[in-house]
Amino acid sequence: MEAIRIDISKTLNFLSQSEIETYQSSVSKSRQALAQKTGAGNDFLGWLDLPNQIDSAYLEEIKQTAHHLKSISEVVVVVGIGGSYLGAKAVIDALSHHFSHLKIGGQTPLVLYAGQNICADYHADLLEIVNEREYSVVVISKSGTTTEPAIAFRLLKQNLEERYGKEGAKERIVAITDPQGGALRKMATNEGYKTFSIPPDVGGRYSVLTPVGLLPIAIAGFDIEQLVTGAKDMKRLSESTPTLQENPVSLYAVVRNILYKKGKKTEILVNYHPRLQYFAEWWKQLYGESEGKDGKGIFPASVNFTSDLHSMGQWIQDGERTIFETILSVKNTKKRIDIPYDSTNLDKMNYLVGKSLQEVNKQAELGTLLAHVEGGVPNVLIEIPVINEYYIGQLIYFFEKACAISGYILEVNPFDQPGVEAYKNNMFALLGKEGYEKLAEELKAKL
Ligand SMILES: O=P(O)(O)OC[C@H]1O[C@](O)(CO)[C@@H](O)[C@@H]1O
Repeated sequence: MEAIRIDISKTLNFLSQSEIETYQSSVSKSRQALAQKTGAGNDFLGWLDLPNQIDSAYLEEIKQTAHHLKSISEVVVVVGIGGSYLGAKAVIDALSHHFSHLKIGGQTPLVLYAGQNICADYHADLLEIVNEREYSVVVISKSGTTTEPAIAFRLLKQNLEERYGKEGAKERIVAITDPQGGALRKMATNEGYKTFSIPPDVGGRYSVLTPVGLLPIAIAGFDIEQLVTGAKDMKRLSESTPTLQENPVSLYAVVRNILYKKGKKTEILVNYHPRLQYFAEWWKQLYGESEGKDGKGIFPASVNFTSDLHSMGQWIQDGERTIFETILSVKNTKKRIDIPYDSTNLDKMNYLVGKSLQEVNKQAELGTLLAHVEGGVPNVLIEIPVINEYYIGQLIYFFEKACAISGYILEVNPFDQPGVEAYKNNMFALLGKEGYEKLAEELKAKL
């Protein structure tokens, strides 16, 4: 099997190979701190060994549960926010038929999401849709007290119980949560739900290779064994290649840090395939929550090309020169479609006759790359041969490990997220939660 490929040649107008070399010792130290668990956040390194720890019996248990939910559901609602749903959605979207929700006899059950926002219309529409179908719920929350998913689960639990009775609802709810503590664990034990555990040493944004990601992905009908195999192979590659230049994981971590130091404060993850849109959303949480702290950190952004070339293209080509791009490039698509001949040729597209759409998309990618580099935007290329479970598994581990190394180079703790609490505290105070009275007064005065 091929490995994903990184090409940094289109950053070399902006940095030099010798600059990269100066990071050798910093990378070695970071890698050592991860392997020996001596760095910041070392109690959250469980994700490092996950690909090797997941055995076939565990995967089988996940598949059995997926099979059960599939057999009784047309829709499965995954309730969670942040790391509790982005990994699953990233992988499911990347692998699914683009119009699976409309495909006759297509993929069932359909996986929908709740609790990733607090929008009344979204949740009312969701309840309307699930009430027209047989459905189940997978509720994912490490803490069990995150406001958004807790509210959504409350709504769905009550709805399931009204519809199927308490016993029937129990058969349709799976909880993925902390092995011992937390509100959701307590509720699951009280109610007798089937549960899976999130290892305590794996944070939300690093949890896609736990049941948090694996169960929804299996429910959607994808091969979780291949996903884990891809991650395992990337783990091996990242550990067995000590040379910075030959280790794609270390190289990516270093190049983005050098660019950041040179004033490239925003990294834009670029894709040319709509199914990768949510992969970028997963990547944004991973890098944003891991590095954006202590007044530091690259701002992770994303664009979907060629669509966004007609909206964001102008800014990227000509705007403030504080950005670099990382292209998530795909060598081959699964399906081929060719440009047809048209006798009128009014649109002047006959010069493309016989070319495949992927060929046209590829040339758009290359043309854009050259134009953007020319315009002062360094480009890193990360290429996978094709979008499938195996390569998505490689990409997941690639980005996770690179994020950890990159965070250590930046001298932040890549495994905590203290800043997320600020909005929660204000929200609790404004909503009148007990214990937040003083803060509520202060906030109201400000408002
Ligand atoms: O699983 P929980 O506890 O509901 O948390 C959800 C998300 O909130 C965070 O704790 C903060 O955004 C993430 O790390 C996590 O993915």
